[in-house]
Amino acid sequence: MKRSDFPANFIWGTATSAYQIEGAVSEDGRGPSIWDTFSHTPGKTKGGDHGDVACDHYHRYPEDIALMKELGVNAYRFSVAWPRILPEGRGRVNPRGLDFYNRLVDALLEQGITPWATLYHWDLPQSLEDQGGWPSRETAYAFAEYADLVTRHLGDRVKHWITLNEPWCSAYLGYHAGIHAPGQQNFKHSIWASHHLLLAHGLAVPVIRRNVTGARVGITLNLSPGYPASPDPADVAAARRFDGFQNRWYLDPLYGLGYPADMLALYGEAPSVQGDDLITIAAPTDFLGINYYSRAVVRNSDLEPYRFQYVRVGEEHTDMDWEVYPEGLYDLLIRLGREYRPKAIYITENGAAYPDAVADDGGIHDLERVRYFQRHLALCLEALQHGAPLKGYFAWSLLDNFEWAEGYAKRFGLVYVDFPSQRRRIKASGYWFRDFLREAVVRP
Ligand SMILES: N=[N+]=NCCCCNC(=O)[C@@H]1[C@H]2[C@H](O)[C@@H](O)[C@H](O)[C@@H](CO)[C@@H]12
Repeated sequence: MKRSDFPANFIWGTATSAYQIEGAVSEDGRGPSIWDTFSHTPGKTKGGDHGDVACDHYHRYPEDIALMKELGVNAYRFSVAWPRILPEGRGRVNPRGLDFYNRLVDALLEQGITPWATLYHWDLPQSLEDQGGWPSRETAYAFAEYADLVTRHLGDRVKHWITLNEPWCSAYLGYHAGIHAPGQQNFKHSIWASHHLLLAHGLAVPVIRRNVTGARVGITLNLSPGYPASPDPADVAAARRFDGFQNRWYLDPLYGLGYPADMLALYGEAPSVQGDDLITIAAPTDFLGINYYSRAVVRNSDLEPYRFQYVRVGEEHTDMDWEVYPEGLYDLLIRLGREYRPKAIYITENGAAYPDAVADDGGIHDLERVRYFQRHLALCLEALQHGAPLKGYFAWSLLDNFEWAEGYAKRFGLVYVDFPSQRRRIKASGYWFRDFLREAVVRP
């Protein structure tokens, strides 16, 4: 599998997010986010890690853009930190926050790298959480105001916009499982949060189109194909419930089908739908972003409210203990193409954590990660050849960074970061990606 097997206009990028790499959390007027609060709450993150400094990208972005250039990517997916732009979430604008993203975007364009901006990658301004957070409908309106402000300032240069990153994580991990910020464990709040996140997306789409000539707008979902642990009908039904919980709860409303009836019945909890919400949520988009990491294998369970249980399978797992299963990406792409028919699909994140270390020769020989990328890209190509509308791929991540509740212990980067010194070192996987991308360019 070579780069030249893919269409010549295929997008090749790397991805990051603001809270995971920027640091400078109290600099130039940035306000606190729920992840500042959560990561500084004892016991919430491994080793009490937080994003106060992270990769110091706020100051080192020129060096990081030079790394992207060296890797040969033609696009870069980053997120805008809402609390840098609107420190209280709404109202007072922080011009120095906007200035940072102006500098970042200008520096990317100068290097011929297309900026892809995610408006929300989990760093909700704390003051909005204090007023109810995503379980409150007001937060959806605040997001639309934020989207309006950012796209009015960057929309002349940034044409690719992702409204939300993984609303499932924000709603389920943040408000029901409680392992992500804000750390609530309230099923009803997680259902309301999921609705207001989707509503926020739907309200923002027309705003972005109004502000950005030639905008390409989409949303990024973390989707996992669910497989039954056995042919037992109870396990098959459990896999269908998992699919509703993880995938269809978001895909169906986004593609005009409303919330899945089987899940509404299972949950017995209706989202706080009002008026034309479902029409708003189904605003036509230009692409679907998919973050793919692994599949799920499940069996039946009486455990309420989801009534499935994960089953650990497979021979190969990453440092996150996620099964390496590239076939799941193929199955997902083919299904999405057939069942939801998005205009375009971009893999907005795919990658793996491994316990990287600097070898005696100074290199980082992350050959497992090289294999991970090779196998997943091969199946991307196969899905594309079988009709999936796949138009691009962003590797997660450019840099080792703050891996949420796992802190800095889990490394996903193509580039190794020695956090005490902030020294960057391209890993074997980064060099592999660079050579893969160079193939089509230097081809005689
Ligand atoms: N099996 N299993 N999975 C449990 C839940 C997986 C969902 N987590 C993600 O998709 C996050 C996504 C995020 O955008 C990024 O900010 C994170 O750094 C990466 C790596 O973690 C991924």
